[in-house]
Amino acid sequence: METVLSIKGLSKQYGKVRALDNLNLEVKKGDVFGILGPNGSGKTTTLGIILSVINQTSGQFEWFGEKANKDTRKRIGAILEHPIFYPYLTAVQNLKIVCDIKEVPYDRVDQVLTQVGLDERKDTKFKTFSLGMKQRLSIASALLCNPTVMILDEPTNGLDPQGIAEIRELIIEIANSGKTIIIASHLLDEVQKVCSHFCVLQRGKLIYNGLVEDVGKGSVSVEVKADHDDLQTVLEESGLGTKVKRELDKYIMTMEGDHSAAEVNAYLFKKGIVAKHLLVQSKSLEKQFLEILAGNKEGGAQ
Ligand SMILES: Nc1ncnc2c1ncn2[C@@H]1O[C@H](COP(=O)(O)OP(=O)(O)OP(=O)(O)O)[C@@H](O)[C@H]1O
Repeated sequence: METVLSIKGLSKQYGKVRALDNLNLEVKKGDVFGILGPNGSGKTTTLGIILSVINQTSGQFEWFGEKANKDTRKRIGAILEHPIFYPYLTAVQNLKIVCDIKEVPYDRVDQVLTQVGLDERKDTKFKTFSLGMKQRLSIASALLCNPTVMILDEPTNGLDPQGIAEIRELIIEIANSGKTIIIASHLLDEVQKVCSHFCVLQRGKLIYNGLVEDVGKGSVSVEVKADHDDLQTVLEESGLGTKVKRELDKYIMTMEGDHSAAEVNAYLFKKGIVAKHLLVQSKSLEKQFLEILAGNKEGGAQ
C-alpha cells in the first residue's frame, strides 16, 4: 500500500524539554492511524510538525513521497483545535468564508454539510450549535478541499457520550469513503473503536506501533467456575492454557495458541466436571496500553 506519511528520526527540543525523541513512523493509504499517549507525550507536537506549523529540531518527514509543500498541504485537512467560526453567521456563511480562503467553489458547502449531517441546521447561527455540532462543522470545514488525509487532534474532547458516538461514527464514515485519517488521542477506547493502526508515545518516544486488531492476540483467557476440589490442577493438566490462576471463587486460564473456551468445556465434561461459569476475556487495549507504559517506565524506545 502507498505510503502517505513517512517520519524519520524526528525530534523536537523546547529548551530542556525533549518533546519528541527520534520518532520513526509510517502511515499507509487507507489507514486510520491513532497516535496514543498520556498528556505531554508529544502527540500535538508531532501533528504540529507534520502540518508545518512547528519546526522540528532534527529529522524529516515526507507526505506522499515528497517534502511538505503547498501542493501536499492542499491534500491534508486538519483540525488541530476548534477553528474559529463567526458566532452570528450560519454554518453556510461560515463555510463560504473558508471557501474564499481556501479557494474552493461554494457548491462544496452543501456537500460537506450533508456529509457531516448538518444539512438541516445549515442556516442556523453557529452560536446556537451544541459542542458536537461545532465539531462536525469543523470536520466539514476540513473536508471542503476534499483532502486525501484528515488529521484530527483529540476529536471528541469535551463532548457528551452521544456527541462522542456521533463523531466516532462520522470518522468511520469518512475513513470508509477512502480517506487516510490520523488521530491523536489519549482515549484508548476511541483508538480501539475507530482506528486500524496505532502507536503509543511516552515522553516523546515511540514505545509501540502496531495493528489495533492485534491487540489482545494471544492473550485470550477463560474464566472457569465448577464444583471440584482441585480445579487448578485439572485445568493445568488440560494442555489448553499456559497459566492458571485463582481469583476468589473462579480460575482464570490464559489460553495457549488457538485453543478455545469450547475445548475447555469439552475437556472438563470428559473429566465429569460441569462448568458453572465459562467466560472468554480478550485483553483490552486499555490493559495492553497500561502494560506497555508500565513496561517502559525507564522510557526506552522499542
Ligand atoms: N511551546 C512549548 N514550549 C515549551 N514546551 C512545550 C511547548 N509545547 C509543548 N511543550 C512540552 O512538550 C511536551 C510534549 O507536549 P505535547 O503538547 O506535544 O504533548 P501531548 O501528548 O499533545 O499532550 P496533551 O495530551 O496534554 O495535549 C510536554 O512536556 C510539553 O510541556
